[in-house]
Amino acid sequence: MLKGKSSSRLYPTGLINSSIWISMKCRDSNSILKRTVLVIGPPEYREKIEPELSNWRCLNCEINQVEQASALIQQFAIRVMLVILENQSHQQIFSSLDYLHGHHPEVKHIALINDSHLQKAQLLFPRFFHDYHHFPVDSSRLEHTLGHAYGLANIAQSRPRTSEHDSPLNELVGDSFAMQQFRQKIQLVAQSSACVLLLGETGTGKDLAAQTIHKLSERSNGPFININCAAFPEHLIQSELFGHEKGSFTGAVCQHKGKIEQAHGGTLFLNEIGELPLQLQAVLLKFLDDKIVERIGANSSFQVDCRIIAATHNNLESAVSEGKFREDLYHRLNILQLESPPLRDRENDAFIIAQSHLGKFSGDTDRILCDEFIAKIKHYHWPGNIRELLNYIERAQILGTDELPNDRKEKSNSGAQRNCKKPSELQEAEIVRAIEDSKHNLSEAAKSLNISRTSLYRIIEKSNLKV
Ligand SMILES: Nc1ncnc2c1ncn2[C@@H]1O[C@H](COP(=O)(O)OP(=O)(O)OP(=O)(O)O)[C@@H](O)[C@H]1O
Repeated sequence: MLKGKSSSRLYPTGLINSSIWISMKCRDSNSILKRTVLVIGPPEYREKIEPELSNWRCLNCEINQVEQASALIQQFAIRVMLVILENQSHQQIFSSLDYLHGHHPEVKHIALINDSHLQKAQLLFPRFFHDYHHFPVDSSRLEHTLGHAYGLANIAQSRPRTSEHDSPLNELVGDSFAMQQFRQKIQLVAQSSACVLLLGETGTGKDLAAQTIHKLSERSNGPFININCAAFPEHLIQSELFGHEKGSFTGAVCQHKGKIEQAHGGTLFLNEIGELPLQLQAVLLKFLDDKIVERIGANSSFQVDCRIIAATHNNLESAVSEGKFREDLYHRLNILQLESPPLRDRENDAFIIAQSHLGKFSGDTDRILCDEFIAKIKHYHWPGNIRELLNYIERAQILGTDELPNDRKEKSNSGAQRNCKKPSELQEAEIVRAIEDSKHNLSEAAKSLNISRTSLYRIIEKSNLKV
């Protein structure tokens, strides 16, 4: 599944298969007046395409390193590129295009492919390509596409450059429609200071989304404080949130600043808000109304200015109707609501995320995702979402195995239900079995249950399990 590259390959900077760039020819003496297109690909294919580009000044070159392509783009003010996708590996194409796209976002890429490579190439389309054509090429259609792309690229070039590529939004990898919409909403929500309620299955990126909102907001220079409401026993959570004075209870050996206080001037992220005990819900509601904090055992109180983002994978409306969550608090938190989509609804995002994380885990970028591995990733249901995917990639790289957890290889709704249980729905026996299977490694057990480690600690404590 994960293959080492051949020693001659120039990843990560090598582009397509080639040696040092050797030729760059213009088609005729008037070519300088023509618009310019950069064609990249194996020589035999470039020769095929050249006659179709008679209205263009055609920079037909071989390129050894992607930086050289980048230099040509700058030197000749290239607006459009034709990329011939042949037998190159995904990893090679992906990393090269990612580089060029990152350095020259205005340039439009058009893919030329053989039908036999269509499926492979399709994975790359949404991210990198303005359009694609098949061999044999229909000249007039290609001419039309190039002209259109050129015009669009020119318009983009004339706009003031933004620092889009440094945006915190880029950490939320994925090009699916669902993900694009999610990012757009995050951008909108970040402009406001109102409470946000983040919903979504476990591992879909709620925590990451909360951090992104903070980074995009006017509070970004202030702290981002994260508290997992499921991680503390009931008697400690108030102190964690509001703080305490020295000697206010047994064990309070010194003054402690609560998370709310620590978030002054920034954002407080209340993760797993659905697990907050009822009594604390009332205290939190009061704080949301008056923004006043009183540490446990203190004689005075003070005002705190922080934005609240809460997240849960629980169905809070059901919790409200079951009397487990206060309705007034629900409405108070639910001013701006965002839902992070599950990975199975994100088209090719699993592949894109896997690809972008390949080198991160091993520190070795010398790896290639093969087609069977990609197919596995695409066909699996990912009940634990991105967390499960990242764990899988990490495990695959360390152990060299591509078995999916518990052999859950196919998309299946029943599988999703089985593995998407909320922490509160898990049976003690399931938890004990997971802990035993993981040889008492709680991180591993939490992974196999698709819950966070803190949720597992909380359950263990609540159920008084001996582990
Ligand atoms: N769009 C994304 N692109 C890349 N990595 C992501 C993306 N979304 C999430 N991740 C990564 O997936 C992992 C799980 O994400 P996160 O902890 O934000 O999920 P969550 O919804 O808050 O989970 P839980 O409900 O269990 O707390 C993290 O390592 C995070 O960095």
